Amino acid sequence: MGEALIRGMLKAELVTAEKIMVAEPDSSRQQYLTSQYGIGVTALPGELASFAQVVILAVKPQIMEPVLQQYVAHLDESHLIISIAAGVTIAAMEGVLGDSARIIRVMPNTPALVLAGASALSGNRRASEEDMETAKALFSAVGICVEVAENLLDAVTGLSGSGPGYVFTFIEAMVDGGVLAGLPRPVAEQLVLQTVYGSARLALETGEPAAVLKGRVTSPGGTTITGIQVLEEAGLRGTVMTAIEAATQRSRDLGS
Ligand SMILES: NC(=O)C1=CN([C@@H]2O[C@H](COP(=O)(O)OP(=O)(O)OC[C@H]3O[C@@H](n4cnc5c(N)ncnc54)[C@H](OP(=O)(O)O)[C@@H]3O)[C@@H](O)[C@H]2O)C=CC1
Ligand SMILES: O=C(O)[C@@H]1CCC=N1
Repeated sequence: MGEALIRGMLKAELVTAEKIMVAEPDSSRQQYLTSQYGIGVTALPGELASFAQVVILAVKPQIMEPVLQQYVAHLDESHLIISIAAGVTIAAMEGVLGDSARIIRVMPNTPALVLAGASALSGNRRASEEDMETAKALFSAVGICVEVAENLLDAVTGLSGSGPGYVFTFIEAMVDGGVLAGLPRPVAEQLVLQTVYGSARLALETGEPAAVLKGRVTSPGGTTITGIQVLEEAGLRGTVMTAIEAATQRSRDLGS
């Protein structure tokens, strides 16, 4: 996800490559990042902290605490700390960095890579209005960005953070359905991707509720309502809701 943000921010021309430095312990990954993006790389927390005004933490939640311990001696109130880690609370980060740290949590998603991300953020009391605007500008450059209370970030993670995973699973299933109905897989893939993209655009650009837009597809006694009946009888809605609640709970568990 960290690399998606780098690519998105460069694509959005929000920052130039020389303004970005990545902390990457692996030398082969360092070479890749430098050659691919022309950005700075280092394995040294002190070098990164001296370079950066905004530090984006994008390691897995399971290792966030030891990674923060590597940086605690090098970070101070001059740094804005932004974490995209699922479940890792501001209090947990303040526990390592101290309660004078300026901390903002952001939950983005991978469509940030193509400047179509959905992010939500929440800051601690030390994060100034300017800090919040900085974080909003960073993540608005790669999609939409909304502010929520921190206790809602687990729900954001379960919904839109993980959401692309649900959508890609549905896309896979639709493509297989097209193949089952006799379409060549490449044709089915092309049709499904455009249908999902087009449907999302139709909803976004008309602002009409999904139920209304669905109503325009379901001809009486037609094919669509026949297919939807199968989905409803299989409990699609309840299953999707349960999946999002389970992912939300996993986010809470990662932070506990
Ligand atoms: N994937 C997604 O869709 C989203 C992920 N996130 C969050 O983003 C974070 C990263 O997730 P994801 O990208 O999936 O995980 P990845 O494992 O793909 O990325 C994490 C990266 O951090 C590197 N890393 C490990 N230790 C250090 C260190 N000490 N210093 C610098 N880099 C280090 C890892 O290197 P190595 O591989 O060598 O260990 C790896 O490249 C997580 O906190 C996740 O919750 C948030 C929103 C969406
Ligand atoms: O699956 C995960 O834990 C990460 C956080 C949200 C999306 N991917």
